[in-house]
Order: sequence, then structure tokens, then C-alpha cells
Amino acid sequence: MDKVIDRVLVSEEEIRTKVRELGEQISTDYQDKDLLVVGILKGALVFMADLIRAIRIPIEIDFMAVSSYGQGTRSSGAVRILKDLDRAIENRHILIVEDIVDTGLTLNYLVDNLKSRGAASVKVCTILDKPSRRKTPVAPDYNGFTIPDEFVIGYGLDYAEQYRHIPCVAVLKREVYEK
Ligand SMILES: O=P(O)(O)OC[C@H]1O[C@H](OP(=O)(O)OP(=O)(O)O)[C@H](O)[C@@H]1O
Ligand code: HPA
Ligand SMILES: [Mg+2]
Repeated sequence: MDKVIDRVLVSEEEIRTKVRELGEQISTDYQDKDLLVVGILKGALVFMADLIRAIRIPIEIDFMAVSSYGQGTRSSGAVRILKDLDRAIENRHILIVEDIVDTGLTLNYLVDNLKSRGAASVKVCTILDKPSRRKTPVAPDYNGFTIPDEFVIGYGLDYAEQYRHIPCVAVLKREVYEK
């Protein structure tokens, strides 16, 4: 992996500690509420698996798959639903789980989309936030780490569908995508 990793941005240990804190906070905020945790595939897979095990209240989970990045490092801006929720979400409290908020276009689309289905509330938990690249003013309700404007891989995040399995968050070497 040294061939593609420029440097580690967030270590496994830092992620572990942060996920525990986020799980505690969410458990407190949603106690006595009917919470549906919605993971956004594929990027959120790893974070979702860790986060739900740090939540101490009863929850249900579901998944959506959307794609806007395709093969590259730039968002196309057009969000496509590749897999939708299994059930209706009317009057339910929804927590969207994302790996990263970058331009915000994916999240903006998802929040509007789920609100329009009559959810009681729609909030967002992301492990990474890259606010310097926003094209639309959205902010996560829960955030693990604010990161600089660099393309990152690992902990679910890919470059051209690769490197999702790396257990930390690392900066991708520029020469990998500037060939
Ligand atoms: O804030 P944005 O600029 O919209 O970027 C964030 C989104 O882009 C990535 O998904 P992607 O479309 O690459 O699909 P993937 O999760 O399958 O990698 C990431 O997982 C977020 O969903
Ligand atoms: O930095 C990133 N890495 C991987 N996928 C992404 N999707 C948005 N930003 C990123
Ligand atoms: Mg991607």
C-alpha cells in the first residue's frame, strides 16, 4: 500500500475512539425515539458496521446505494439511486450514515429525498467532513473528523473502487490519479 498512500490522515486508534464517542452521543440523543439508521453504500459500509455496534439503544438499519463519483476523483453532480430503502419511512426518525461529506451534493439530494417521504426527522452522521469543497451549504449533525482538501482512501472510501478495505484513512498519492 506504500505505493498509493501518501500519508495516514486518521489512524485506526483515532477512528475507534471517535466511533465510540459518536455512538454514545447518538444513543443519548435518540433514547425513546424510533430510530432507523440508513447507511449509504458503498462508502459507509465500514463506518456503519462500527457505528451501529457503538449504539446502545434499539435501532433498525437499512441501506441506500447512490453514486455520483463513478470511476474518478470528481463528483459528477448527478446523484443516482442504485438501491432504495426496503420500506416506507413515514413518521420515522432517520439517521443517514455517510463516510464523507465533500461537495455536499450527495447529502443535499439524500436529505431532501428522505424528508419528502414524510420522515419525522432526517439527520446525518459522517466520519469525515471536507468543508472546503462544498458546492451546497449542508452540514452533518454528527462528524468524526474535519479533513483538508485532499483525496482520501480507506475505511470504506475508494479510488476507482479500490482501497476501501484499508483500515485507516489515508491521502492517495497524486501520481496515482494524475497519470
Ligand atoms: O459530498 P459529495 O461530493 O457528494 O461526496 C460524498 C459522496 O461521494 C462518495 O460516494 P460515491 O458516489 O463515490 O459512491 P461510493 O460510496 O460507492 O464510493 C461518498 O461515499 C459520499 O456518498
Ligand atoms: O476524498 C474522497 N475519497 C474517496 N471518495 C470520495 N468521495 C468524495 N470525496 C472523496
Ligand atoms: Mg466512491
